[in-house]
Amino acid sequence: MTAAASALRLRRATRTYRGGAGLHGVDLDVLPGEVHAIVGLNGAGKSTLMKLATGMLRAHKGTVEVLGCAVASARPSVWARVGALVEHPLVYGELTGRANLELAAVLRGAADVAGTVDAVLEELDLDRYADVRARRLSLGNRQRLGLASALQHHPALVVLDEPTNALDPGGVIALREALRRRAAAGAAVLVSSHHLDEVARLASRITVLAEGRAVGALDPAGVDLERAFFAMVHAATRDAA
Ligand SMILES: Nc1ncnc2c1ncn2[C@@H]1O[C@H](COP(=O)(O)OP(=O)(O)OP(=O)(O)O)[C@@H](O)[C@H]1O
Repeated sequence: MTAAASALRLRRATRTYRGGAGLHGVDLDVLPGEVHAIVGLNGAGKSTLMKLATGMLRAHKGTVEVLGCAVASARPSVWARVGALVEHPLVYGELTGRANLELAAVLRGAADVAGTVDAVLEELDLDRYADVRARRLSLGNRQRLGLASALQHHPALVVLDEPTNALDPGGVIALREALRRRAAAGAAVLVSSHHLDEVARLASRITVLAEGRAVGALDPAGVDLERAFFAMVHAATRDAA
């Protein structure tokens, strides 16, 4: 695998917090056309990895490259080709869902703002709420809005931290289909999740994180993923003790 092939590339990426927790020496690639899922228990380091991938945090050691550029020096034109939802959706509460999406589309230089927004509203089944102010939306619909903003410009790299958390089953299906379409069109998709079943349906590659380290891979088509997951996590925790 060449470096240029990865839309997201981490090498020995390390970010530690006071007390020593964080992410320790993680190597990771996300290739165009794949959905790569990160799974791990609470506190395993998933969000820290997502923040490194989106420039919200800087690595203390190692490297993080997005679309071939070091994260620290990536220009706005690079970030315009990334779509991310990490932590809270960046949504203006006083604006309607549609206005929020129009703003995001303009910032990313969309040629057809109205068409872009209409398409994603339909894709994520948000049409009914398009003209409601964002602060009045339910938690799940606000999350759909954040996802719509992350996906509407068909980014080359998608980074979503626990994207199904607040979604109802319809939202989970709509998101899964949207991500499959993006990957089929050549996007590189990174998602984190606690839900092994959901990840198995969506991902082409699954990396297990435990205590800030990448400790192995699960086969999305494998049987009894839960057992394999816990075996991997327990072995890593025992080895570290
Ligand atoms: N700002 C911080 N200061 C100190 N420690 C932190 C900070 N942020 C995260 N940590 C610690 O770093 C470790 C990894 O946290 P992180 O949020 O990346 O895990 P996670 O896998 O996303 O967890 P969850 O599934 O609960 O969201 C945890 O032990 C956490 O307590």
